[in-house]
Amino acid sequence: MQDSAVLLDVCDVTVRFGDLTVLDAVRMQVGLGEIVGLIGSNGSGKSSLLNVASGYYQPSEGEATITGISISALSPEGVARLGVGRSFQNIGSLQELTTGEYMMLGLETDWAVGLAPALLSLRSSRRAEQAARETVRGWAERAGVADYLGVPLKHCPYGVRKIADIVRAVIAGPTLLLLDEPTSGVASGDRAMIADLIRTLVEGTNRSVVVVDHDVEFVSSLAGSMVALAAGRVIARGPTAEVLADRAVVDTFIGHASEGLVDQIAPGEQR
Ligand SMILES: Nc1ncnc2c1ncn2[C@@H]1O[C@H](COP(=O)(O)OP(=O)(O)OP(=O)(O)O)[C@@H](O)[C@H]1O
Repeated sequence: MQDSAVLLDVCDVTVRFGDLTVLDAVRMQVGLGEIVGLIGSNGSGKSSLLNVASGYYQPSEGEATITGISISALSPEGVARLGVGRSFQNIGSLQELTTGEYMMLGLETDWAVGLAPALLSLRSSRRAEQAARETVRGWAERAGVADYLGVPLKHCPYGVRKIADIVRAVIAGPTLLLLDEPTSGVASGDRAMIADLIRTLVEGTNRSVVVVDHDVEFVSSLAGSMVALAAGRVIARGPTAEVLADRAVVDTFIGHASEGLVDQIAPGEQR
């Protein structure tokens, strides 16, 4: 990959917590307009790598850059200002917001910098709020959650909260979107819709996505290339079909039962 085409460059990043090495000299590159899948078994370091890429974890060694700018010393807010968006496993007190209000945060460019001010500023302009509501309704209808727009997230099914968070992240239009297990807790019938939302962000743009998920078939349907982690180390990287066929990947976590997966799923295939 030409350097000019690299959006995220994780270069020999090691992360340690005390005696525990959670990432060990990890390299990963994400190109402009690329969807990269990050796969690995439980505890292999996937979320930690996303945390490095979004400024939540500082490398103990090595460096991560976005468009050549080092993010190693930046706060999560500083990394967000570079156009990096992410999904959240736990949205904490924001569950008080309705699904519609939460999705609207995605339209506030500085939302990650200050959530409460973001919401207040949205509310301060009725016309802007009306336009935002219409935009959000369109996305909610498309994502099948329009019935929940006025319902506080804390009263919504888990799958609806997850979809709301993905929509919020996608409509923010980040340059790089980091998605941590977007399908966990989501009905299997909604997975193709989530894949479509993610493709919408990328298609025809230079935007990029890193997607972590235990559903390897889901990741394969989206990602042109993959990185596989085991115990904090990269055990395979490259085009999706090659990684899925990699002996170490199959042996480590896909399992022999899935060896035919590569034949069944073409990378980037619509499901
Ligand atoms: N802040 C932290 N402090 C201490 N240990 C941590 C921290 N963050 C992650 N770890 C440890 O790092 C290892 C990798 O965790 P991580 O969540 O990155 O794995 P994962 O591949 O995302 O796992 P899963 O698929 O179960 O979500 C685990 O042993 C975890 O306990």
